Amino acid sequence: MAVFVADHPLIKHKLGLMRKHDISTKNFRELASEVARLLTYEATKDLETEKKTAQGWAGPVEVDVIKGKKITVVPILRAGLGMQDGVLDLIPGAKVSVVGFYRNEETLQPVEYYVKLAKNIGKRMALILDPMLATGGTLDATIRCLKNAGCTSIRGLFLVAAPEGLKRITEAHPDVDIYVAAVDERLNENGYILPGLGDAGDKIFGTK
Ligand SMILES: O=P(O)(O)OC[C@H]1O[C@H](OP(=O)(O)OP(=O)(O)O)[C@H](O)[C@@H]1O
Ligand SMILES: O=c1cc[nH]c(=O)[nH]1
Ligand SMILES: [Mg+2]
Repeated sequence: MAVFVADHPLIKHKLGLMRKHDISTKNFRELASEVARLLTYEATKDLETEKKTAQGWAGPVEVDVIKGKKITVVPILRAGLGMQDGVLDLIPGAKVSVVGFYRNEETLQPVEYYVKLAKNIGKRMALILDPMLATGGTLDATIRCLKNAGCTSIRGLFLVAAPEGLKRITEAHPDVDIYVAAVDERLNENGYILPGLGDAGDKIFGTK
């Protein structure tokens, strides 16, 4: 498994803005989408291309087209929806597979409440979207759900990860690649990432 930690100044700057305690819902939502767009650029850098001939304005011209597996984005409800628009800006033809989990506040275990996957998901590369990778329980459950459906090519895009969650996923799913804007210090006693962003779902949806 490869863990890619973004080093781009735009990503760092935008994530810094997201950490401010008094950020508005509007700004948080916009920045989540912008950082997701930039992470998508990084996460698709190694996609294979092939040469095709197109009819250009001055006759036949050789062009590059993306080859290989088609993509499905997999936003984890709710907070992952805040990254979806940014990703689809760059991959507008991607199918969307929705996976719904919430984390039980006492046990921190993920509870599944909705799954609707793209047709032929086994033939697609899955790009999981979630702003937060904390204990890794939600991501582990999502990866298992995708693998059970036949998916063999899985990548995940996150805004902030905790070292604890990254370790868990690295060990359980060495075949999954992770792209993250920042790896923070640790989890607190309630399973929140420090310094982190707070509750990303509440900030994107304005529910607190
Ligand atoms: O790594 P974990 O410890 O499993 O925690 C991470 C999960 O917690 C948050 O979702 P939450 O349960 O708050 O649901 P929400 O998106 O509806 O707010 C977050 O968006 C992740 O899905
Ligand atoms: O820090 C955290 C951990 C889980 N979910 C969040 O939204 N934030
Ligand atoms: Mg939440």
